[in-house]
Amino acid sequence: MTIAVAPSILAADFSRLGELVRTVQDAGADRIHVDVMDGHFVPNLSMGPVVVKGLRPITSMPLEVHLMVERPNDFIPAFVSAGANSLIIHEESADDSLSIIRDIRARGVKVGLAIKPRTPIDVIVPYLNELDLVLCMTVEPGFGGQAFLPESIERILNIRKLIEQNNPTCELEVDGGIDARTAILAVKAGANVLVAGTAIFGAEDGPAAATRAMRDTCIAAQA
Ligand SMILES: O=C(CO)[C@@H](O)[C@H](O)COP(=O)(O)O
Ligand SMILES: [Fe+2]
Repeated sequence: MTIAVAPSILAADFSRLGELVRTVQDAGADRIHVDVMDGHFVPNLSMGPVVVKGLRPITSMPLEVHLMVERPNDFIPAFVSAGANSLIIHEESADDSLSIIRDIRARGVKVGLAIKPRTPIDVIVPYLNELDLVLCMTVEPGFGGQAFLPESIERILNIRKLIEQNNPTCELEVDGGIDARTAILAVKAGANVLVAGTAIFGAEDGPAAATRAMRDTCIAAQA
C-alpha cells in the first residue's frame, strides 16, 4: 500500500501558513492534516473552517480534517463548503457515528474514524466497510509535541488485521509523536498514512528536508 505523509499544520508558524504549506507540498507531502479542537472533546482550542477555506486555493493537496469536537455532526457542512477533502470523526464523540459517516460520504468527501489510545480497537468493526480511513491516535488527542505511546504498535498491528479482514482498501493513519524513528515502527506494524506536526514544522533542518526524509525512510521501511 502507498505511504502518505500528512503534515499537521497545528505545529506550523501561523504567520507563514500558506508559505509553509507550499514548502511541504513541493517537498512531496501527500495531504495536509487540519486538527480541529473545541475545548470540550479535548482541552484545547485550535482552528475551524476558515483555515480550510484559506488554504484551499493555495494548495492542490487534499485537506483532511481531524475533528476533535463534541457534536461533530454540527460542523460537517461548514468544512465541506470550505473545501475539505476528507473528514475524520472520533468514535468517542458521537452516539450516531454510522449516520454521520454516511452523511459525510453522501456529501462527496472521504470519511475516516479516529480512536483514542484507550478505546478498544474492536469498536471500529461495525463501521469498517463504510470507511476510507481509520485513524489510530498514538498520543492522547489535544496537543502536538507529545511522545508516541509505545503500546500503540500492538494496536496498529491489530487494526491492520481488522482492516485486511473487513475492507483492505481502507487506509490506516497514525497521529501523535510521529518522527523518523516512530514512523518506521508504525509502517512496519501496518500504518500507511503518517501525520506529523512537530517532526516536520519544528525540524531543525526545516520542513522540506523533514518531509523528504520521512517519505524516504518510510518507503525503505516498507520494502
Ligand atoms: O491530533 C493531533 C493532536 O491531538 C495531532 O494531529 C498533532 O497535531 C500531531 O502533532 P505531533 O505529535 O506530530 O507534534
Ligand atoms: Fe490530528
